[in-house]
Amino acid sequence: MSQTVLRVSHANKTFRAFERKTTALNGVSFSVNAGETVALLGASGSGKSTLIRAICGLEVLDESSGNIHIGDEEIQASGKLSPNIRHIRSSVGVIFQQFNLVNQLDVITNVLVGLGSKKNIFQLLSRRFSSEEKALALDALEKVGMVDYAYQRASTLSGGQQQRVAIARALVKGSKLLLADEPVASLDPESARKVMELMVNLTKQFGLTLITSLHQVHIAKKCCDRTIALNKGNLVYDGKTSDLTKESLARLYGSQLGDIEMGYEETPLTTEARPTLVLVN
Ligand SMILES: Nc1ncnc2c1ncn2[C@@H]1O[C@H](COP(=O)(O)OP(=O)(O)OP(=O)(O)O)[C@@H](O)[C@H]1O
Repeated sequence: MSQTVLRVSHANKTFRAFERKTTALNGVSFSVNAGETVALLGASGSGKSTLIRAICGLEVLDESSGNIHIGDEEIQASGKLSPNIRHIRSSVGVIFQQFNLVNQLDVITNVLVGLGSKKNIFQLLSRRFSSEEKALALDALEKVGMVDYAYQRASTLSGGQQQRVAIARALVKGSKLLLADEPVASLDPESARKVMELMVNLTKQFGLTLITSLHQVHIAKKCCDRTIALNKGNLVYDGKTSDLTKESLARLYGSQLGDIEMGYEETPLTTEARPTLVLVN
């Protein structure tokens, strides 16, 4: 029987800003088994980032919510974070669009920061790492094809290279679950495809589980077996990515469907907040 890595049960999230109330998540429930590659799709504002942030405990859900578990450990329940959250979070690799690298530090130190939760702030700032830890980091960099850049400043790397370093950092943590929030949105189409393929290959090679929000439907189709789709905070599709039809995507993206360019895989993605969606069928 497959092992359940993530369980989200009745996730609700309402944001209140001034007079405005936004329902970002509305009764979202699903579970993910070990080894799955899951794309999180949905129009801009549908709740993808909120869900990823809630899973890693960066967003506290409403009191009316159920709970979120990673493995056997509870991340949050009924609007309260687990007191153990820092420890649990250390077992999850999180990759954001903006890579979260410290530009002034070299690549190897950025990877070693992945061991952060096991160190105090003084050890981190003074870069006190053992030779075993450095060997671990170099090994992870080797796996993502970045070992030659180990002592180069992160600021000198391209977007795709920075993303590889972010993956190495997740590997060095020994994460079993990788969460990625639009990890390739700011990359050109060729780099985006390569970085996603690398992420998925590493996921499969090391028996990890990947959940990634994506704006590029064709990349989801190539890289992720399963898709979970949100529409205005509601879960509206959970199934095989290959079963997504033009009609279901039209329902999913609603008025944003106009941003989907049918069949032009090479169309450059915009780096603006709302990237162009590229649908290849
Ligand atoms: N901190 C916040 N305060 C108020 N509203 C918020 C906040 N964060 C998100 N929202 C709102 O919640 C809804 C869901 O936002 P979220 O960022 O999760 O969507 P998304 O699907 O990730 O969008 P995108 O694809 O554009 O990144 C949006 O309407 C957004 O404006």
